[in-house]
Amino acid sequence: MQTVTTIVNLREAVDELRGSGSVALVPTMGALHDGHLTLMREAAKHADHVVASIFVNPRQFGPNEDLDAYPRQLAEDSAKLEGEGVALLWHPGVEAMYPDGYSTNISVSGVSAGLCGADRPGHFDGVATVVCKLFNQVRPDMAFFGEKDWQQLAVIRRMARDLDLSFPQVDAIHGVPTVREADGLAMSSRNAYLSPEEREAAATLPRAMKEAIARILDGQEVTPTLGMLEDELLGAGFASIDYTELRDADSVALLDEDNGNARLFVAARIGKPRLIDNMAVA
Ligand SMILES: Nc1ncnc2c1ncn2[C@@H]1O[C@H](COP(=O)(O)OP(=O)(O)OP(=O)(O)O)[C@@H](O)[C@H]1O
Ligand SMILES: CC(C)(CO)[C@@H](O)C(=O)[O-]
Ligand code: BAL
Repeated sequence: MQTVTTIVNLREAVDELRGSGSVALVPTMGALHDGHLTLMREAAKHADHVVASIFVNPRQFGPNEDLDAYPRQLAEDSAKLEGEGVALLWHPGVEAMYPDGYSTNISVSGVSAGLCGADRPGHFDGVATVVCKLFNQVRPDMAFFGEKDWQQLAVIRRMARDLDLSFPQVDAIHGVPTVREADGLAMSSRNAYLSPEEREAAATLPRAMKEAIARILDGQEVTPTLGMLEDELLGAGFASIDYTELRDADSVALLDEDNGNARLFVAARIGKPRLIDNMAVA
């Protein structure tokens, strides 16, 4: 695997790959786990060459968030990517991504409102901006993102449509189902912040979400069911709930009852991290 840190070297390396087949991009912020590696494997099923990026993007972190503490472990990550047969790692520094005088922002309205957009003002502007740059830098044939960050995926798809970002196929932005630990907790780099007790309690999140979904499918009213879900999380040791909401899976618009295409979205804090999860109401 080749690692490049400048745009010039990236262009050269990608052009060479493109000469012998299709290219898939898998953007990440590093601290790679099996969720990320599943994205690499899915990408390899669809494309001849996989390009991964690792960039801890300052523009998507709020002023009181964990930008400085975010785990950075390039050597371990590189070994994992090598093991998956990734052809190229794009690992720019902040100055390569946002050189002096950088002034452009991409803001996607609608799907960015509510959920994580409400709790993390400016977060999705930062995500849309860096992903648009990554698309322009690598010019991949397709790209892969995790459904764990469902709203992020919706924002990226909206941006790609709105800005006519050219991909050879309309469905070139692939979503990959959430990869979970044995007890159901969605894998996330931030799970590393949990103490052993918090980690055990964190497994209540997917379990309680499944119970809430079963009640909704059983015909119970949504609002009291979500209230019970919140009580269960607080009872298990979660410190606070940012949201528990039912939304349309495609538009991410708020729903007050199951419409047949609903997803349950939850964000809650336990210990240092804020955990997110989402599941189909099906
Ligand atoms: N458990 C998972 N299953 C599937 N995809 C995932 C999972 N966790 C992360 N991803 C995807 O990997 C890509 C890179 O995510 P990122 O580097 O932010 O990892 P993360 O584990 O989500 O980290 P964080 O703790 O910051 O949320 C994103 O497309 C994200 O949706
Ligand atoms: C898509 C992404 C790599 C953009 O920085 C990030 O938001 C992430 O890791 O999900
Ligand atoms: N996985 C989404 C990146 C973030 O939380 O900033």
